[in-house]
Amino acid sequence: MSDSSNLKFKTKAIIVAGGTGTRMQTAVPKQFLLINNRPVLFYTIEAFYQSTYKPEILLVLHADFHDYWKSLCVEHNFNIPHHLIAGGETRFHSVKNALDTITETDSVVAVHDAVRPLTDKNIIDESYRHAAEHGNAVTAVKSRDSVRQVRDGLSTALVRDDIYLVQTPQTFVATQLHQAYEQPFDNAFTDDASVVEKAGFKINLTKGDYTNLKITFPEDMAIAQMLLNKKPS
Ligand SMILES: Nc1ccn([C@@H]2O[C@H](COP(=O)(O)OP(=O)(O)OP(=O)(O)O)[C@@H](O)[C@H]2O)c(=O)n1
Ligand SMILES: C[C@](O)(CO)[C@H](O)COP(=O)(O)O
Repeated sequence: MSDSSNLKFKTKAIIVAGGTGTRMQTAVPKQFLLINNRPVLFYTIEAFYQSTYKPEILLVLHADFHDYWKSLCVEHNFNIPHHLIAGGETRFHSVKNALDTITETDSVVAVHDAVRPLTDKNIIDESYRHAAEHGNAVTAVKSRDSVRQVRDGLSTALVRDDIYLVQTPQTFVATQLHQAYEQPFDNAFTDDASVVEKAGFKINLTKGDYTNLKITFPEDMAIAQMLLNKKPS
């Protein structure tokens, strides 16, 4: 593993924040909820800003929230440079909207959930490095629990050591991501890896972290707050 910050690629980060947070059930979408009086999105953008590879940041937000976001940035004096892009109907469409603005083929592009504010700098850096060398890098952790599959009412034990839980960032050379996102939308697309895999590319996993939490349900906010407060600044 190299420490060089010269990847021979331009680095981009697509931070997808175009969702409405139906499972969180809050008045404002979860990416705007406050932790220690700061929106979740600030922590996520800061994590990428701190990366060794200094990516250009593309923030995807539903068009109805652009003015709200700009007012939050002014109110909190949040000055990290980024481009605002309109969100789409699903996560797939939000990623595609951002990708359409990336014209440089010599780029390596990380896609990251806005609601994963705890991602460590080392995970982001390794994702860029690995993707630059091998074409893609998808962050994942091994399952810590036993796993069973249920089919037709019958549950069967799976081999736990074969099971990885997938996180973000998911990072790809731009040519792979562009080719993959030319495919029509499919409900089976749950992340970028599933889109790129369907386009015929082999997916590489890189090491994530159990603390790289995605805020999805109300109880996740308390866990995220506790983990953020424990994180060295
Ligand atoms: N049309 C969409 C849907 C989702 N996302 C983003 O994709 C990430 C992961 O999605 P999820 O956690 O499912 O967020 P929501 O779609 O907001 O939540 P829910 O499924 O509970 O409605 C989030 O950062 C979300 O904002 C997006 O950019 N555009
Ligand atoms: C992209 C993702 O976070 C990887 O684990 C996940 O697939 C998002 O799923 P969701 O159903 O949109 O929350």
